[in-house]
Amino acid sequence: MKLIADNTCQEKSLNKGKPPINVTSEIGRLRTVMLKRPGKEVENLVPEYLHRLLFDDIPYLPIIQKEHDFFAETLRSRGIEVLYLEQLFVEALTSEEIKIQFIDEMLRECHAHVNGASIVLKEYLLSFSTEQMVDKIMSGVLKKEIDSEKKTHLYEFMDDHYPFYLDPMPNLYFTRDPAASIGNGLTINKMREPARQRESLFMEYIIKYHPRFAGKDVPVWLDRDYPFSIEGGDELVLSKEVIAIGVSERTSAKAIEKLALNLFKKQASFKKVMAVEIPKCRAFMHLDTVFTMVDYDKFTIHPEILGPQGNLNIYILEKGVDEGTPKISFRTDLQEALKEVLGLDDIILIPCGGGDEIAASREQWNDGSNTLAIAPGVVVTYDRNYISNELLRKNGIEVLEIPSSELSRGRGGPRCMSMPIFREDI
Ligand SMILES: NC(=[NH2+])NCCC[C@H](N)C(=O)O
Repeated sequence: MKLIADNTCQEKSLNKGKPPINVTSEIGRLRTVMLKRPGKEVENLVPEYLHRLLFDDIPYLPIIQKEHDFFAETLRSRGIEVLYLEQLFVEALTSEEIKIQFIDEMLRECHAHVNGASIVLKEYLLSFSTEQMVDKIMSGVLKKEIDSEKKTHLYEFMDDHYPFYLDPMPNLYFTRDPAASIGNGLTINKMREPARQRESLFMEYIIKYHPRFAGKDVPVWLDRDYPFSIEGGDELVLSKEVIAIGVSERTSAKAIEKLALNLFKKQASFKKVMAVEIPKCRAFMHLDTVFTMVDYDKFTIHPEILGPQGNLNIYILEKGVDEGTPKISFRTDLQEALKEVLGLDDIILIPCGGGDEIAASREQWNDGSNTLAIAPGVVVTYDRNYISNELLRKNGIEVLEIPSSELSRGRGGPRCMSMPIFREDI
């Protein structure tokens, strides 16, 4: 595994005394972010399984890595500390016991025991260094990797029938989704799609065992055992009091309500959760594929999420009379609802593709609305979405473009590829 980070992910002395996680907005100056460099998992994508693994095409590994390194360098050049999921995770496996516990748990989630392969696989994984073992689990284990004398079950001999013991995890570079920082805590998510469900296990271990987070009382507002799905692409922290969450193909109303109740109960600063219903389709899989915050009062939006009258279903959840029931009120005008919850006189919605039917649809497909704000009014976007980028600039936004021909094939943009760990408060 090639890691770009120059040192370990121990906290810099700069952060000493501060909580390890702090995200009270979408736009506060970004100080620390977590990425995952695309690795061999991307090369284990084959046409037969693309759909199930949530890809539309196969990225070319050397180029996707180059583009991703450019992304990381862009962030570093603005003084942002870049952590890598894969490195944090290796560092979290601080003892042999934790490593074995992780392998057992991972194999259980892969259903390896169903076919009697868990013993062989455990032995195989333990034969590697921790770093290589993590790399293997992320990139997938092929049946042909295991000695044929060790194979005892019919399916194990059927390499052609299905090539993997453990599926690759090509979506790992979308670090935004398996977990989401909210205030000084986070949600560790129950993900909707089977292809991604194992991803949040890495974050669980990082929070529990990495010296940067372990023993620091980091609140987990909702964990991956909760039975209903939620994904970070739907979780937007608008201010220290308001969160917007997409009710989407991936995020359920039940998980949103549970998260809201937990936040209200645990005295977090959050007072309102705005549930925004978006069409349930692949192109709009998360709220952040159609709506992101770029400045105090400016947002990108894909016009197609609005109904004929520019309307949308928005439910505002607040603390109710008892702990188990929120107070819910209904709105239909996004602009008005945003003004109300953010206490602003005006809100500017910047349409993807300038609102042109073809450009909007094309650029949204390549994540034209999916911006990563690194400070108020400063965003990172894909270069290919030139119409949307131009419009952002016309609206006074500083746009840092990154190359995107391979990164975009996974259907996620700069926001999806980054998990903010620490932002300055605004
Ligand atoms: N936050 C996001 N919009 N993430 C995009 C994730 C894309 C990924 N291929 C998936 O389908 O899950």
